Amino acid sequence: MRTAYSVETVRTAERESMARLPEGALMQRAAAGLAATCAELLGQVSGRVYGSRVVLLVGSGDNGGDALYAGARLARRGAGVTAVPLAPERAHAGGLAALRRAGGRVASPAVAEELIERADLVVDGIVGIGGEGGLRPEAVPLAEAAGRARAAVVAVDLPSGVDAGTGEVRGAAFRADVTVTFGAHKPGLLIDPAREYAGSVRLVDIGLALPGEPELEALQHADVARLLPVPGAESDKYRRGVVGIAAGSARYPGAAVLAVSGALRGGAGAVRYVGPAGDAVIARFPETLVSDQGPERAGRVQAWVVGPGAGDDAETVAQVLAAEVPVLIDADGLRLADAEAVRARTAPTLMTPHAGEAAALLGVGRAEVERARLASVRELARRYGAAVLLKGSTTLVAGPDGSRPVRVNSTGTPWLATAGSGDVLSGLAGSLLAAGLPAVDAGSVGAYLHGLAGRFAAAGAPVGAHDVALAVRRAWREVGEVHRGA
Ligand SMILES: NC(=O)C1=CN([C@@H]2O[C@H](COP(=O)(O)OP(=O)(O)OC[C@H]3O[C@@H](n4cnc5c(N)ncnc54)[C@H](O)[C@@H]3O)[C@@H](O)[C@H]2O)[C@@H](O)CC1
Ligand SMILES: Nc1ncnc2c1ncn2[C@@H]1O[C@H](COP(=O)(O)OP(=O)(O)O)[C@@H](O)[C@H]1O
Ligand SMILES: [K+]
Repeated sequence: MRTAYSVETVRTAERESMARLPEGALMQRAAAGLAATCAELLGQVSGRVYGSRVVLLVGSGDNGGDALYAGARLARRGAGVTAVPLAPERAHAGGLAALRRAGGRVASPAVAEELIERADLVVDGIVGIGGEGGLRPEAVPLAEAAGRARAAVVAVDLPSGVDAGTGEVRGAAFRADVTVTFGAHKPGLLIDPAREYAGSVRLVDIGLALPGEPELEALQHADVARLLPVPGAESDKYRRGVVGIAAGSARYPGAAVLAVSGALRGGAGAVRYVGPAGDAVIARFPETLVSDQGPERAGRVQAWVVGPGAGDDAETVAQVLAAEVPVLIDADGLRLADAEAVRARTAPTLMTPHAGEAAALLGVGRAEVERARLASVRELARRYGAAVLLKGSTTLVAGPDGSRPVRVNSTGTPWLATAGSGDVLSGLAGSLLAAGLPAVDAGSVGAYLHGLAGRFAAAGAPVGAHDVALAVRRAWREVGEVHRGA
């Protein structure tokens, strides 16, 4: 499991470590890790460390201190290192002295853009977890210059300008090729839009003992493998779980077909379809049990999926919500579901909105949800007393009370932004619910497999939702393979 901890938790752990360790030890560990990554990148950009040109952009806190000590290490290996302190009188004094002793230079911000233009490597040590608000105006041209330059950009702990705790980016921020972060991932490094600014993220272990629960957790192959429902010798189709799909309408029969296609690959022993698109479903998937009598009279299921392509069929949604089995609500179902009926449910509920649907439920604009995904998913979960999976470039899954940790999925690809791929996900996650997974696990395992399937199906070219459904089996096998090898 990959985890991310809040800034407060990291600060607490830092204080505890500092009390035990000699002064400056943590910063030296951070600087050593940072310098190692810088040296590796310089090797890629200019072939060697010796003789390369490195610019350190240095803020007035410890983030700048890390950059200065790392710069000193690079200078000792023969790099030409120039530090640009943005507020020279407040820059980390020990770090500046170390850099000078190692042969590094210090330059005025007036020449920073010129230096950046000629550099092989730019180190962004302006702000880390102490940053408040966006980048200050004087740093904005430097972020722009670094963006234009041919130099590799390494961010120290976080790209300056992004919000460490939430992933929000207000205004300009540094765009890094690599972010070297210390002690723990910060939530902003795993959530868009900030995640995109961070490039690839490397975690340097500085020996922090992190107290309490993480803010975020991201399943990895081995975690998913442990959660996948696998039939045993005594299994039959009913014991494996039956998933009911109440989806599609005369206008949108395809949503029913796609939700069923996901459900057939999610581990349930049987898929029951209820709705007006039975002919289309049967034509494509003859193994489906089809009924047009409504959810109440459809026969037993262990979980329902309701909403994809449902149009205005509020009655079907109400019948599904009254069932005492886990329910996944997606798409039109989110709009049609009565909030009181959702809150009154005793069996697990999983809601799967995209940002637009989440915004409508919260009564805010879509941009507001995309800007603040973590707060939005928690707020929805609290309001509805349901697990919520917020889809998009970063998919987040919160438990019913919105408490910690929230799951974050990073297997996806922007190629998944294609009509109907959400229907495949709802069928897949609903099938996992029917197979017995708790709502948060069903959502996060479903998103994990769906994201991987999207990557396999796309492989660098456009895909349709149907291709994604076909690739779910490959994703499942690949995840299972790692587990067997482990
Ligand atoms: N947490 C830890 O355990 C460790 C932290 N270290 C480093 O220390 C950093 C935190 O250091 P600090 O607490 O000194 O804080 P920072 O260095 O992140 O930032 C604080 C300084 O930046 C200024 N500032 C705040 N917002 C700004 C903005 N928007 N634009 C420009 N300047 C701004 C403040 O006036 C203050 O001087 C971490 O990010 C990490 O790089 C490491 O040295 C190793 C250990
Ligand atoms: N930029 C993106 N990067 C990664 N995944 C994305 C991106 N945009 C959308 N997705 C994923 O694609 C799927 C789209 O679902 P949804 O918006 O419900 O589409 P539809 O309603 O057409 O089925 C979701 O799983 C979502 O997480
Ligand atoms: K930084």
